[in-house]
Amino acid sequence: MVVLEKAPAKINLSLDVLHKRNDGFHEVEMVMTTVDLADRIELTKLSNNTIRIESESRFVPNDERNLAYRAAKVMKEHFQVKAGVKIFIEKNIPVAAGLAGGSSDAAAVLRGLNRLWGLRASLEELAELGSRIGSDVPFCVYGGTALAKGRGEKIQELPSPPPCWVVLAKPAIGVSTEVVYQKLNINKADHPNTEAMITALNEKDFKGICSQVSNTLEGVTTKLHPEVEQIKEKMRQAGADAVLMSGSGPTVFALVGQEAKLHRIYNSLKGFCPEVHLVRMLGCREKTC
Ligand SMILES: C[C@@](CO)(OP(=O)(O)O)[C@H](O)COP(=O)(O)OP(=O)(O)OC[C@H]1O[C@@H](n2ccc(N)nc2=O)[C@H](O)[C@@H]1O
Ligand SMILES: Nc1ncnc2c1ncn2[C@@H]1O[C@H](COP(=O)(O)OP(=O)(O)O)[C@@H](O)[C@H]1O
Repeated sequence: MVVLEKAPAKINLSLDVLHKRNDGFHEVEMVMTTVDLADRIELTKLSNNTIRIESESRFVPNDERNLAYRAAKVMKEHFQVKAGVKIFIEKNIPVAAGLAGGSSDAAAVLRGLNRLWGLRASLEELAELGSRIGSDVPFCVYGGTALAKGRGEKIQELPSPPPCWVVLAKPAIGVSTEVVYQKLNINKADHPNTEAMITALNEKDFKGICSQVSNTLEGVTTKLHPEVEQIKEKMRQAGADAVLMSGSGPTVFALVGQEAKLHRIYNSLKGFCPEVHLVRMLGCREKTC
């Protein structure tokens, strides 16, 4: 038996870091949404008691360091499953990019194994298991558009943004999320108005959303990698309605309301960035739109 799951990338429309906690993590408030750039996960039942990872991508580990492996291990242990699984990952989301590719793969494995092994766990249970793997996994279990609080694991569903285009551009550098959080000086950083972003989403106000995009981590990554600001400037000059770094970066996204502007923005970046993707927001959770 084979189960297929899509694992979409996320962008952070806003990302606020409130304070550092005693457990070393940071308290955050993030408005997140999924886009239609996705990895594809194929799960095949194995009769022996093993978890096997396969991928054609050279950037993805094929052992217990893979977040998809860790998701399968958590499921096996929690539900005391004796069977094994082969996990094939078709990698389309850039790695270490601020797009939660690994977290989304892990979330897809949680959803997929729930089906493959007939476990009937709720999304809430899967999100709780996901929080043991990484802070972004619970959001990825649900997908759609949400406010994420705590260290990222407390999820409240939000209305989907009005349809628009998203241009994703990733420079040829990788960023460590841990290092970016470590280097952040919360008192000197920019902070978004999360309430105003939520109001704009509730009112389906595209201009309002564009005026509220903001990311507390952006200044840290930009200082380490000035390419981030150069990409933002190119996007602005080409007519993007809003530009922001996603997560800890280094991927920058542009929100674009009119299709006519899209190709100009895409072309202005193609020679500069090795990875540029033209995508749409997915907006709402699967099966609720
Ligand atoms: C910044 C964000 C924004 O969505 O995403 P990415 O840029 O990774 O996509 C997330 O907060 C990242 O989530 P995730 O990548 O799952 O982080 P984790 O594996 O849980 O943690 C990696 C490291 O980041 C730091 N960390 C993470 C989350 C958080 N709320 N506070 C932290 O301080 C910790 O040092 C931790 O050891
Ligand atoms: N399935 C996976 N896909 C991508 N990266 C993975 C995966 N499993 C583990 N990793 C590791 O996790 C790190 C962060 O990857 P990723 O989730 O793509 O970044 P980000 O959270 O910044 O979007 C990488 O260094 C990579 O080696």
